[in-house]
Amino acid sequence: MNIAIIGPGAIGGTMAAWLGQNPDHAVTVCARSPLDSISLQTPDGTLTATPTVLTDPADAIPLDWVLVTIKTYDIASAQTWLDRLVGPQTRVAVLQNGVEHIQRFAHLLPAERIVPVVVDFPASRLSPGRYAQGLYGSMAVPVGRNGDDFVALFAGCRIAIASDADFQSRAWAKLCLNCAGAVPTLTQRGTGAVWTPELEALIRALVEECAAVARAEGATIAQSVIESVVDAARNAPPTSSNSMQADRLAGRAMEIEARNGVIVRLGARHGIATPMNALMVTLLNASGSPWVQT
Ligand SMILES: NC(=O)C1=CN([C@@H]2O[C@H](COP(=O)(O)OP(=O)(O)OC[C@H]3O[C@@H](n4cnc5c(N)ncnc54)[C@H](OP(=O)(O)O)[C@@H]3O)[C@@H](O)[C@H]2O)C=CC1
Ligand SMILES: CC(C)(CO)C(=O)C(=O)O
Repeated sequence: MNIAIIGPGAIGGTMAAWLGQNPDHAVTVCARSPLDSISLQTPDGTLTATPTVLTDPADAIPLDWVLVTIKTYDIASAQTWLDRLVGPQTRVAVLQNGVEHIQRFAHLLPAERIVPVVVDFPASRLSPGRYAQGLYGSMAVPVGRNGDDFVALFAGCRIAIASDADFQSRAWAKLCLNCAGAVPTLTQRGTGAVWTPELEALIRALVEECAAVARAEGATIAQSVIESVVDAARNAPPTSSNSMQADRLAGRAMEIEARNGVIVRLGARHGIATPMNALMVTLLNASGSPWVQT
């Protein structure tokens, strides 16, 4: 398969490393800056890969698959890549957080070619081309031909990649985790060492608001999902991080709308109050780079 990855960040680099292990794949990384090679620290050792690297969309041609691994606030800048990479047969997998993978790209591509992907493992970019994947974790796609074909790309990969018959619930369950990530993004430290009943109440309220909106949207969220997010926050070590925390630390834009704003927006549509997520949106917008509100 000919596969392009737009965005060689934490997730894009991780994907390039894993897909690069399959000699049947030709992997192209679409980047803003040149890269020599890819090196990924996994829980069991280091993977290396030498994909083709393009920095000019004019050099791209239509391929079988495009994996979009840019942040949600950068989607507009990916259009020039998509214009060149997407032909009549191309499928576009969106590896992003949130619950609006298809809606975000619907103005650029036919919906039936967009494959939403829930990514459930922590990864970080150590330096350009150098990445670390903390856990093998999992990825989920909707059932159907697109999902099956996406799963097949990763034959032999240690990440548990599978289609999920209730993808909507899977994506909302992930958002339950991500909405709570607003707290360490603001405090810039893992919550475990500073755990208090008040902090637990705040994190629980964020997740319960998300779960209520999820259920109104038609997703199934068990109480155990809420408890596992609260438990993870209670036990989070001081050095734990998340991708929005990394953005704030680096002075980049943040996925505020995709991770907390969406809960407020969809909650309003259902008449569900979401004051804690609204508070996070306000504080994150006030704390981040002043030129971006995403
Ligand atoms: N990191 C994680 O552990 C997880 C992240 N996610 C989600 O995955 C998505 C990606 O996150 P993550 O990998 O952490 O993000 P990163 O910020 O690490 O990487 C984003 C990459 O996109 C590149 N980029 C942006 N615009 C363009 C463009 N127009 N052309 C080419 N490259 C571009 C950036 O370029 P440059 O190098 O120039 O900055 C950067 O390399 C997000 O939605 C995130 O929420 C989901 C699960 C876990
Ligand atoms: C690491 C993980 C899985 C949970 O916070 C994540 O989704 C992120 O960092 O964006």
